[in-house]
Amino acid sequence: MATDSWALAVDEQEAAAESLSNLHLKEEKIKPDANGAVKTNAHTEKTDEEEKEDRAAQSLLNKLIRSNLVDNTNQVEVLQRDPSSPLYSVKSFEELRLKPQLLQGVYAMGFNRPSKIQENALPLMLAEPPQNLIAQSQSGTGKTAAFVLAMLSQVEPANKYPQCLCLSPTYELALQTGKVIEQMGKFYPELKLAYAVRGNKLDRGQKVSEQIVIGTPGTVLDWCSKLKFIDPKKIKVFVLDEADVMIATQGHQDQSIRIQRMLPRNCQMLLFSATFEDSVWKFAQKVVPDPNIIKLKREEETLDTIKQYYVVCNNREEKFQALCNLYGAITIAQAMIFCHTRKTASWLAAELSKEGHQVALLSGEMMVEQRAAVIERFREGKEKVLVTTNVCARGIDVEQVSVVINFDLPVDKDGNPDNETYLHRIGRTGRFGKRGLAVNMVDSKHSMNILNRIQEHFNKKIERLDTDDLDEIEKIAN
Ligand SMILES: Nc1ncnc2c1ncn2[C@@H]1O[C@H](COP(=O)(O)OP(=O)(O)OP(=O)(O)O)[C@@H](O)[C@H]1O
Repeated sequence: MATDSWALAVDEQEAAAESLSNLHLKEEKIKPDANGAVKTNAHTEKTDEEEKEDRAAQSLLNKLIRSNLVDNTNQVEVLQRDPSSPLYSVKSFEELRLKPQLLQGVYAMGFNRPSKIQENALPLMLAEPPQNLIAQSQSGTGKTAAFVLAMLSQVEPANKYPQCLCLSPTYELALQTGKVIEQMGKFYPELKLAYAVRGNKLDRGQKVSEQIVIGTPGTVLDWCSKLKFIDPKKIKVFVLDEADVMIATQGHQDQSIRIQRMLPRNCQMLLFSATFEDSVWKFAQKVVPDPNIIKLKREEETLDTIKQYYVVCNNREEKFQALCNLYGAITIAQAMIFCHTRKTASWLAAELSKEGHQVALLSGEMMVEQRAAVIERFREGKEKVLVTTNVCARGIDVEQVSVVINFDLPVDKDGNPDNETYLHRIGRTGRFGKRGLAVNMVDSKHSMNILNRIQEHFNKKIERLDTDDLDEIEKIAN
């Protein structure tokens, strides 16, 4: 991107970041407590709605940038409701004895064999009688495809009323799932899909004739109760997708439970989530009686193959200079640089751009589609540096990154070190046995304290690096 357009982007972004930085200034006046912790709730405390939007946007972003399964070698844990029945997993779609049109749909999508989570979830979901299921596995592991197959297997296209009901946290996520249903069900010409989302109006007294309804909890609840567009007693499969995103809003949780209460006892209940914190688990148990449970363990991220350093600077200009020195001394294929605020991120991106670097900026106020396009370009190598804030970059996999720079160290909402995020950021380098490099910029006593606590947490020494010493930098690259 040319410098001019950067300047423009920076202007826009500074304006957007203003409120954030004002709060940030306030926060700087707060003194660390005895443990060195600083309370920074002021700028990070979010309303339910904002939190939901973040999580929903993240989830959508992941869907948009993904064209195939996330690579993983994780273990699957299965807890069966009836432990005496044999544990059954499938290695091929044929073994599931799917209806031919459905098998055709699966192959037309380019799926050759079930993913890890599908191997275990599909036999349970397609069993006779159908089983209830709570399934957790990280995003991109094939959950959506799994429950879409379950819905399509149960539906009777000849019956012109809703038989499968799927709840999504947002309109955009509902559309994404709808697309999968349409693709997978494309060899069922008589199969129709309705979207129960705000703005989709039906006439009073009308009945939905589509066999599958996908929507957001509020509208689905209205359609089932107040407006009576759907007869909930005829639903055979109920899916609650993205439960972790869903519960970020109190309203959605209650609405989902109220919908579930209207369904027949023998309706199959399925719940999916990428994470499984306590709140999700409690909610899952309320919505899915007698569940089978499947969990895909997260891949253990490790810091063993990553060389970690820190550089001491006095301010952001010095941090920038240190970064330039690094670039001057070693060849960096692709780097991700993390900043605490949007304002710093856009400033840094502009500075790097002036130095002639091809820079991409991922920023919070971008539309999800724009963010997906930025990530795609970076993946294709069109830009070599990606500057981002944490909110934007969580959960994004870019495999070819060789260097990660923490322009600002990750802290949680209370100002304590965010070890999980640290591991996650750094874990982007050094994948698949490659050696990665991570450089942390430290510019105050407080950030040194954060760094020390990160070292203690991982019981791993982070070496100091003098970026004015070219020989030293060259050594770390070897
Ligand atoms: N068996 C399979 N073989 C090949 N590709 C698959 C298979 N199952 C799913 N996919 C593809 O992998 C990608 C991720 O699948 P899917 O969207 O179902 O994952 P997910 O776990 O639901 O993710 P999220 O949590 O983001 O919703 C999609 O592009 C999907 O088309």
